[in-house]
Amino acid sequence: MINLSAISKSYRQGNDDYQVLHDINLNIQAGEFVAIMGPSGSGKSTLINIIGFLDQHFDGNYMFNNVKVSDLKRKQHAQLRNQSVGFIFQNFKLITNQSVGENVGLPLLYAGMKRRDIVSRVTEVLTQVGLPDSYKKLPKNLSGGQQQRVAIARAIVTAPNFLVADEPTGALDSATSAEIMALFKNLNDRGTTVIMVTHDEQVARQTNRLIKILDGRIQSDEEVRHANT
Ligand SMILES: Nc1ncnc2c1ncn2[C@@H]1O[C@H](COP(=O)(O)OP(=O)(O)OP(=O)(O)O)[C@@H](O)[C@H]1O
Repeated sequence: MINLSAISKSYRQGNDDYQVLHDINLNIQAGEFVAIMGPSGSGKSTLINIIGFLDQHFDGNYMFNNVKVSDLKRKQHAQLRNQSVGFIFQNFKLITNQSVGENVGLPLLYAGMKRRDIVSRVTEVLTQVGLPDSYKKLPKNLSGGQQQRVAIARAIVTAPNFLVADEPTGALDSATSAEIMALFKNLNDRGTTVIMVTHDEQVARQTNRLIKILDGRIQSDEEVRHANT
C-alpha cells in the first residue's frame, strides 16, 4: 500500500539546508500495525506528515497503491488525504463547543453525506469505540480516554485506508493507555492499518512491527514478538 523509496527531506535554515530525513526506504502493507519510535527531533513527525499526505515537498519516490504521490496536483494530494487517512493526535483535537456526534460526523459532512446517513454512521462508530450513549455529550464532560475514543471514532468514520496516530497515548495514564491500545488492536484485528508514533516502548511492543528512527534514518525495523503467540 505505502511504498517509500529513497525519501529525503531538508529544511532551509538561513543559507543552509538542514536534512531531516535521509534515504528512507519503507514498505507498509494494508493490515499492518506499525509503531515508529525515536528520540525527539529524529524526524518522526516529518516522516508521518509525508506518509499521511500532509507534506508533498520531499525528494525520492512515494507510491501509494500504485499512485505516484509527487505527481499529484495540490488539490489531488489534499483529496487523497481526505479520502485515505484518519489522524489521531496526543491532545485529541476535538471541537469543544460541538457535541461528540457532531465532532465524529464532521468528516462525513465535508464529504457531502446526507444528515440522516451521517447520524446512522456516527452512531455505528461510536458503538464500535465503546461509547454508544455519548452522541449528544460535550467532549469536556468526558474523561481523557473517552475523548481519545471520540477522536478515534472521527478518524475511522470515513473508513480510511490507514490511520496515523501521533503519540495517541501520550496524555493518558497507563491504565487508560492500555485501554486505548486494546481499541487500536481491535481495529487492526478487523483489518484497519495503523501507523503509530510513540515514545513509549511498552506501547510500541503491543504493535506488530517496530521501526526505530535515529537522526532521520531508519535504525531498525523489526517484527514484534508477543509472548502468547
Ligand atoms: N517546518 C520546519 N522548519 C524547519 N525545521 C523543521 C520544521 N519541522 C521540523 N523541523 C526540524 O526537523 C527535525 C525533525 O523534526 P520532527 O518534528 O520530524 O521530529 P520528531 O522526531 O517528530 O520529534 P518529536 O518527538 O519531538 O515530535 C527537528 O530538528 C526540527 O527542528
